[in-house]
Amino acid sequence: MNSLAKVPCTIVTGFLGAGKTTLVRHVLENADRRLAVIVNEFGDVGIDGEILKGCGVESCPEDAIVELANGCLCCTVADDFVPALKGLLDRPNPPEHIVIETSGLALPKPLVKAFNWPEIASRVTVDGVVAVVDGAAVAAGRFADDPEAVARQRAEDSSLDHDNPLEEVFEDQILCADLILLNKADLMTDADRKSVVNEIGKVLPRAVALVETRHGQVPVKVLLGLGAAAEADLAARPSHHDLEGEHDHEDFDTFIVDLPAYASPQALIDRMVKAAEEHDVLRMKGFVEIAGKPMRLLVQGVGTRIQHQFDRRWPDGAPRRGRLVVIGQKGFDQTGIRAILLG
Ligand SMILES: Nc1nc2c(ncn2[C@@H]2O[C@H](COP(=O)(O)OP(=O)(O)OP(=O)(O)O)[C@@H](O)[C@H]2O)c(=O)[nH]1
Repeated sequence: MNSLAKVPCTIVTGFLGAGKTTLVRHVLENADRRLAVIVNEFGDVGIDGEILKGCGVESCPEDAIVELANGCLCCTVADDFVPALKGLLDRPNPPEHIVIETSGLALPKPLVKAFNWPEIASRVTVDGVVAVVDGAAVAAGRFADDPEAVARQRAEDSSLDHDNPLEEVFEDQILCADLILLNKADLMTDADRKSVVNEIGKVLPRAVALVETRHGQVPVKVLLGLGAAAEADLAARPSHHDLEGEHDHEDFDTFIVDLPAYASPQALIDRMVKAAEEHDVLRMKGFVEIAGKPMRLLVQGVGTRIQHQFDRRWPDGAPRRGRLVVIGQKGFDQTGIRAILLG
């Protein structure tokens, strides 16, 4: 590559649990160039970074993954993101392509804007913004406002677009995209598919390529090399937050539960399902000890759908610390959720 050429960066956006980490892992496993990943998450526990480091792919050394667990990328651009990017570019053997996985609650546009900062503007470009959509969740109406509630609210205050912060984040992510991955295709019926494509079409003011995926399985050459230079094309990417400036995630809450060892994976999963059924939980993920097992159990929930797998041995000599990050709508009942998980 020409040493003066800008390093292309792909921003992966998408709501909590849409499949971003799954996609990034797939890219790491199949990349044909030297990649680095910057990963950021809401919840400050570094689960996604751990999952990616656990991929064990030879072409993916652990130092290719940089974790920014300090809040949300879109709000901490100057303090965290720009220095992290410079750190990667200044390495003796810098990456040929950088993938940035944003937190599920982040808005991509402030991050795209950051590429115009003088410190990095001549060195990097946004090759493309890829929005991962949880097709099953959209089909189930999780991001849709209740039309009657919106009508009532509009009658009271015409400046309000939505009463649903989920929808706002979701739409901002779609509006910024160069490529949309309609993920979790395995969980969608044909009717779901039609309604989701229609839903996305209503939001988007311009034509954007849409590809259906299962577990983020898309050829890497489709994903990398879009050549969008999105930082020079901000006007085409409207945001609900263009007028308000920063958003501060005040619509969402997160907390961490320290978990004891459980007798079996099912013992924990039953509790997680109950917590998700009874409370406004959007996402749960963490590592847990199962009695008598040398490996840690990775558990992840999107709503009531919980997946688990033994992913790695616990580190030697360190305490086996089971922890679960729980993310939900503002004001959800943390005490109630803890009681279910620990009861
Ligand atoms: N059935 C199904 N499950 C999927 C698919 N893609 C991802 N998942 C599962 O969905 C859950 C969330 O996937 P992640 O890749 O962690 O999602 P994410 O967008 O990185 O989540 P956050 O970082 O928490 O926002 C995991 O349990 C995945 O295994 C898919 O295509 N089909």
